[in-house]
Amino acid sequence: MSGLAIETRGLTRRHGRKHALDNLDLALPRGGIHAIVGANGAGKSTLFRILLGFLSPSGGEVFVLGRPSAALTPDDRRRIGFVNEEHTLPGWATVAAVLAMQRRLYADRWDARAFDTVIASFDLSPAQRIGQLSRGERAGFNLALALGQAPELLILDEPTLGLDVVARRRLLDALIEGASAEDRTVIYCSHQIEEVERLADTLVVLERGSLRNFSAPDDFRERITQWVANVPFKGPPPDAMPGLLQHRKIDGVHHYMMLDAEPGFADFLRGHGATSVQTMPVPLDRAVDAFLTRNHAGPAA
Ligand SMILES: Nc1ncnc2c1ncn2[C@@H]1O[C@H](COP(=O)(O)OP(=O)(O)OP(=O)(O)O)[C@@H](O)[C@H]1O
Repeated sequence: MSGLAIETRGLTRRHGRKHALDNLDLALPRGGIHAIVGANGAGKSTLFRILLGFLSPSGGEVFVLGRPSAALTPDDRRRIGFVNEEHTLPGWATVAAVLAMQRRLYADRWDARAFDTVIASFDLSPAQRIGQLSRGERAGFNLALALGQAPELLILDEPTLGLDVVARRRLLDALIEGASAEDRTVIYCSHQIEEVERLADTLVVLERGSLRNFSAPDDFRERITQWVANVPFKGPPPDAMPGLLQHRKIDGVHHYMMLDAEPGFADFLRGHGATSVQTMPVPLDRAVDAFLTRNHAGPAA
């Protein structure tokens, strides 16, 4: 059995001239929580849709739980849970009917405790129709159903969008518990970096369909440092500073956000006239922000 939950080799998906995924090589081990982050349009949902066999690649190979994604059997699919931000349950069906159907489908593995833990945060009545639920209630119900299925692989596309703080915290607790107790693999994409920081064992950063980081979140955070320097005038030219992510001048003081700063960077700044140089770590959300800002689409300068 492959030790990988997911493997892609040279995975490419084009839409016209646009590359949603561009020659992506990704290997996610079994077990643990893997977070995928990236700007809007980076290719996260496209990746998930290909993993689940909803979309075919333009090129490359994809393996899910050791099997090519296009050849997943019905039995393989029962081991995979998926929740997306659209929460696509039939609006006309009642909560009770959907729950009964899910319990029947997964009778051999139904985890009532996981379902009850998540659903307890929401005040749903069995007779309510899905279409009458609030956005957050629908999100919670979907997640509870997916966890009840006790999947070996759980793929979540922005699962906590619309949840209040308490429901969100309870859901994250349930995910962490499921991933450690059940030896489950969770692959999760979110723009909520504080969530990623709490949950993830691995931080995958996608940029324009390509892999830009694969490491523990802390290792990524440590690659990015902030430097505050008193440098007269303009300071060193940006093209002399490889790894420069952001530069701001505040009250005459230069603030540089650097990726993989060279060990001699402080001396480099002093060599350009800096009278004082301070360096400091940055929290994960600022590190991700600085990293993604560099190549983010934006108005022409
Ligand atoms: N059917 C399609 N036709 C044309 N372009 C598409 C189609 N589907 C996706 N794309 C493009 O592919 C790129 C990747 O889209 P995708 O939905 O995977 O991004 P994402 O990382 O999930 O973004 P977000 O964070 O906004 O949800 C985007 O530039 C999008 O415009």
